[in-house]
Amino acid sequence: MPPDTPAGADLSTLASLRRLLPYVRTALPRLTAGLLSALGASLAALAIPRVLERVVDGPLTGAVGDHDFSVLIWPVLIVLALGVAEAALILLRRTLVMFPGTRVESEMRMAMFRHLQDLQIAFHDRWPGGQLLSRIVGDLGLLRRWLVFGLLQLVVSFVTIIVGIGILLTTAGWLGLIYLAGAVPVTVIAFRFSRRYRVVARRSQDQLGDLANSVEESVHGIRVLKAFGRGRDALSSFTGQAEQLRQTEIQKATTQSWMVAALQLIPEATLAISLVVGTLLVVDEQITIGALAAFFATAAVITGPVIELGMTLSMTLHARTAVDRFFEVMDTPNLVDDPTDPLEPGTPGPHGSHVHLDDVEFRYSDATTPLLRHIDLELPAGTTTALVGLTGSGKSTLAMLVPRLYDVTGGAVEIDGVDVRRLRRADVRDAVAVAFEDPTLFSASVRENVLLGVDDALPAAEKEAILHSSIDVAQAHFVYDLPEGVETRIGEEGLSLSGGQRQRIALARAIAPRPRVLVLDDPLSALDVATEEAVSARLREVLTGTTSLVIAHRPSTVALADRVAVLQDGRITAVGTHTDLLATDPHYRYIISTLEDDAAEHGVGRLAEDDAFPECDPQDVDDEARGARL
Ligand SMILES: Nc1ncnc2c1ncn2[C@@H]1O[C@H](COP(=O)(O)OP(=O)(O)OP(=O)(O)O)[C@@H](O)[C@H]1O
Repeated sequence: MPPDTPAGADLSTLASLRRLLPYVRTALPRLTAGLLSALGASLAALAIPRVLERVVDGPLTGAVGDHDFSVLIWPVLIVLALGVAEAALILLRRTLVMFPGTRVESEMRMAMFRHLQDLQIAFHDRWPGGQLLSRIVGDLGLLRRWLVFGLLQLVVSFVTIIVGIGILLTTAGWLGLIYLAGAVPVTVIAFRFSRRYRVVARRSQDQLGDLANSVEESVHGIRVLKAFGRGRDALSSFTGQAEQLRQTEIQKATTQSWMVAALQLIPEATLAISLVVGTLLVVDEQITIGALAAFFATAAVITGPVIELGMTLSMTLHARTAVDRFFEVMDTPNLVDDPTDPLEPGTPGPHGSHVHLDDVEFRYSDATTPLLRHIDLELPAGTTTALVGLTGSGKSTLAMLVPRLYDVTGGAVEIDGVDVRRLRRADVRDAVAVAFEDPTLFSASVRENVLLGVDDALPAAEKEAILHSSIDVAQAHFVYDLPEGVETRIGEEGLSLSGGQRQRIALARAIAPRPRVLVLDDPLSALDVATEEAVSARLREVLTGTTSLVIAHRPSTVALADRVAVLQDGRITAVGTHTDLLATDPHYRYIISTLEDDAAEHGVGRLAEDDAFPECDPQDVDDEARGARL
């Protein structure tokens, strides 16, 4: 189920659907023209019984007596013309509404995708992918069908019924009243149906989203499921969800069939009563035979829309649910937005950008206590700082505060003296690049993946040079051996590549824009020692002038840094060189020993004794240690 309460739950169906107006506005002229065509077709259909009445009461009676059927030519031609007009108007309606419907759907889809891209990570933490997928694909498709068919059909049905009943009342008096009396139970049933149906429709759309989520999760985690032989469990949980959805669909169909049955039965029952009363009225000469024939012909025209009312009403309620589900996402405010009065980025010093975490506090929205408290951390310009801490201590969270993937809940993160919340997001993006341990690569060529953060406007030759030098630094030369070299499309999330290969492409992507600040969240964890050493050596060369924060899970990753910051119990408890901290900080010694045990267990990344850092006073880091030895 989606994590938030439905935004439109308190609105009436009309008020809910009215929220579509901004998206539908450009399509309104064609939709209105389509509606007018549909109304024209419906009025043409209603006019035919009027001609019939005149024919029966006038020329037909005379023609039968005189055996002169020529008088029928005109009425026949008129009926024919009305029939042709009705067919032409229906065709015109379809042509008119086809294109605006698809345009509205695609504009809404783009708006939602843009908003999803814009929304803070905290939103994506809470919302399952399948729910978003079902909204952006299923719900919007449903809305398009309603706009081009359901909405017009609903209006046309109402108008046809109202005009038709008006005609019945004027042509057949009492008979019209009998037909009108049938409208009372129809209205009551429709009202009760809509209340019940809306709840079930909402449930079914949400369950469909959950089902999409299960498919997404199990396809995404297919290797784990297969490796652990858990396919059956996944299947049984999926079957449970599918069964739940089936039950809801049955409930929906049952509710709908009762409604359709009632809508079918009531008008036909009133017609049966009307036949008896109508015959008596003709015998009594209160109405003519022509009026009785016209009554039944008109009632036949109205009965279609009355029966269809059930379908169009349920379609409308589905559309309303789709609108609510669309706006639940669109109404979610972007909490990591551009400031209203942005500041210009600060000026980097001669050695690069200086980052300062000033008394930072961070609490996840669903947590009761802050994960990080009173974090004071300087990342001197051009230096590399390794962040170490026990698992779950909040290293990744802290790293995500620098590129503003999350906003601090207290204190500030400053780049060159400016709070990142006062900068435009584009400026933060230009300044900071990130590589994660679990790299996401997109279904695109290696080139496109690596150049993702590089300014498109750069000359092609410059982009080419950046591409190859980034591949070189990240030791991702294997891409040249792929079937089409850097043009090779790598599969969804780079599944066709090994973990280490994906990490190297992600690292190349992070360094390609030559960011002033680089955040590396254990980006070399899947590499073997030799490759890690080669990558580290090349990184040392290019990282001069870049201020880096590296989260280290392996002792060898610590080797990348000028200095180390220790995160313990939500605070930075020590900052210094590896050697200093080993000598002075028991918690650091403990962390390193656990990392080394881990590394020994996996046979990778152990920090050799002589790999220890040179003596280095943290105060001197800015001047001395920058790029000196990593
Ligand atoms: N989106 C989230 N919402 C709520 N809590 C979260 C969220 N992400 C992480 N946490 C919690 O915050 C804590 C710190 O997580 P984080 O990933 O920052 O730790 P870490 O030090 O990087 O861990 P590791 O070394 O295992 O990668 C964990 O207890 C985790 O459960």
